[in-house]
Amino acid sequence: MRIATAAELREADRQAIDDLGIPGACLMQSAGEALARACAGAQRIAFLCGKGNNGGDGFAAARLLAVAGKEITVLLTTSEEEITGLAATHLAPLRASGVTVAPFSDAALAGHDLLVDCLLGTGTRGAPRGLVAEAIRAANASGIPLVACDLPSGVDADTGEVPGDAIRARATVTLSALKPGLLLYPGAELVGELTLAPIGLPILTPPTQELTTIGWVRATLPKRQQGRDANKGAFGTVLVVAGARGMAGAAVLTATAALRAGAGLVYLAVPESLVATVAALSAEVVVRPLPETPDGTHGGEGALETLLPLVARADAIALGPGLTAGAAVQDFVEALLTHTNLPLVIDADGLNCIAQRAALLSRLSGRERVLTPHPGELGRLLGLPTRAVQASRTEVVGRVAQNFGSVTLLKGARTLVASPAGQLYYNREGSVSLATAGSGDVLTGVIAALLAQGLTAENAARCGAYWHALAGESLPVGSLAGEIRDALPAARLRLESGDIGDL
Ligand SMILES: NC(=O)C1=CN([C@@H]2O[C@H](COP(=O)(O)OP(=O)(O)OC[C@H]3O[C@@H](n4cnc5c(N)ncnc54)[C@H](O)[C@@H]3O)[C@@H](O)[C@H]2O)[C@@H](O)CC1
Ligand SMILES: [K+]
Repeated sequence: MRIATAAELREADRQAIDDLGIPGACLMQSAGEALARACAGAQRIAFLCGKGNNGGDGFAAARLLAVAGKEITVLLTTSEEEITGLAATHLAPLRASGVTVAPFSDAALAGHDLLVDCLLGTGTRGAPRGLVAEAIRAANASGIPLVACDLPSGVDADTGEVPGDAIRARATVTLSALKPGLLLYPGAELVGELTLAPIGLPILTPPTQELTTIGWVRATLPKRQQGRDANKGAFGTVLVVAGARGMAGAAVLTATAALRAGAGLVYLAVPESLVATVAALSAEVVVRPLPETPDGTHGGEGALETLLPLVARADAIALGPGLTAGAAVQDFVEALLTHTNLPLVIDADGLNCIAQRAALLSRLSGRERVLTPHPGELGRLLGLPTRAVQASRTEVVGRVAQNFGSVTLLKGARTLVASPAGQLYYNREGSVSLATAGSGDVLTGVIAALLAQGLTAENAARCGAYWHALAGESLPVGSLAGEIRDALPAARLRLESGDIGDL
C-alpha cells in the first residue's frame, strides 16, 4: 500500500489539475465526501478549519452533512478574506446552504458530539502557531471525540514528528495515500483508527515507500507443499552459526524458529563446549560442534574448515545470535562471509563484528543478504548514538542498506525494511509483546527459513517481519520469545485465512 510524502502529493495534485484536467474542486469534493462518511454517527458536529485546503475539505464535508440534516458549525482560525483558491470555492456554497461559519472560540465547542479537525494538513510548516495552536489545545481539552482530516493537525506528514501542540484523534481519514507521519512515532500515536480514502487522485510516480500488506505477504510466502512427496529437503536447509559460552539460548531460539517457519532441516553450528547444552534444549535441530577459542567462542583453530561441509549442504545461513564480538570471532565471521555466496541473514553480534570491519560487506556485493539491527546495532554500523537513529529511522535504515549493499531491517515500533536500491517498506505495527529478550533471535530464524525456501532478501525480510509481528500480536504482554516462536504456525494459518486488516 502506497505511502506518499507531502511533496509527492503536491506534485500529484499539480499534475492532476494542470496536466490531466481533473478539476481541483472535484478532488476536494471527494475528500469532503470521505470525511462526511466518517462523521455519519454524530448529530451536532463542529468543524475546525484552517486557511488551507485541509480547511477546504472541511467546508465540503460540512455542506454535505448540513444538507443531510446534521447540525453543523464551522469555526475558522483565520479571517475569511485569507481563504483563497479551492478552499474559497467550497466556502461560498457552504455559506449559501445556511451553515453557521464563525471565528473559532473555546466556548463555541460546547454542546457538540463530534469535532472535525481540518486545521492543518500536508501543508504544515513547523509547530502550530497562534489561533491554530489554541484551537488544538481547546479541542483536545474538550473531551469531545475528534476526527482528523488527512492527518491530526500538528503531526509532520513526512516524519511523524510532533514539534508542538497536536490533535489527539479518535479517527483519521487520510486522503489519496498513507503518509509516513501517520505510521511513524510519535505521530502514529495520535492518529486513532486510520482509514484511507481514495479520492480519485492519480499518483503517477512509482512509490518509494510502501506499507507491507497481508495480501502481498500471502502471495509472496512460499507455498507449503501438502502432498505425499513433500519431503524435508524441499523446504530448504538452514545453517545457524551462533552461540558462545553462556549464550546458548539465542542460538537455540534462532534454530528452532527456522523450523517453526518451515525450514526442512536446520543445522546449528556452535562452539564445541556448548553442544550438550544446546542439544538438551532442542531435540529437532542438528547440532554441530566447531573448534572454539579458549573463551568458548567461535573462531578456534580449524573452525572454518569444520564448518565448510555444512555450508555446502545449506540453502541459507543465519549468522550472529549470541556470537560475542571479540577479535577471534570477527576473524571467523570475515572468513565465513568471504567463503560463501549463500543467502544470509546477519543479526546481533554478527552485526557488531561487521561494524568493526566496515569495508567487508561492500567487498562482498551482489548477494541475497539481510541485516537485522536493532537501533543500537544500527547506530554502531554508522557510528551514531541510538538516539540519533531513533530520531530519523527512515533515513538511517536507508543509509545502511546503501552503504552495506544489503537489505536492512530496523527493529522497533514500526519495523522498517530498506533495500539498497532505495525502496522503504513499513511493517504492520506489531505489539509490545515483541519487545522481549530473544524476540530478535526468533525473527532471524524466520528470515533464514524464508531465504532457504528461495525468497529474495527483500521479500524474506518483509514477509519475516510481518509474520513475526503477527505471531507477537496473538500473545499477551509478558510472553517469552519462545512463545512467539511457538505462535508462528498459528499466525501463518491466520495469515492464510485472511481476517486481518492492514491499517
Ligand atoms: N493532494 C491531495 O491529495 C489533496 C489534498 N487536499 C487537502 O489539502 C491539504 C493540503 O492543503 P494545503 O497545501 O493548502 O495545506 P494545509 O491545509 O495543510 O494548510 C496550510 C496553511 O496553513 C498555514 N500553516 C502552515 N503551517 C502552519 C503552522 N505550523 N501553524 C499555523 N498555520 C500554519 C499556512 O499558512 C498554509 O496557508 C491536504 O492535507 C488535504 O487535506 C484535498 O483538498 C484534496 C486533494
Ligand atoms: K487535519
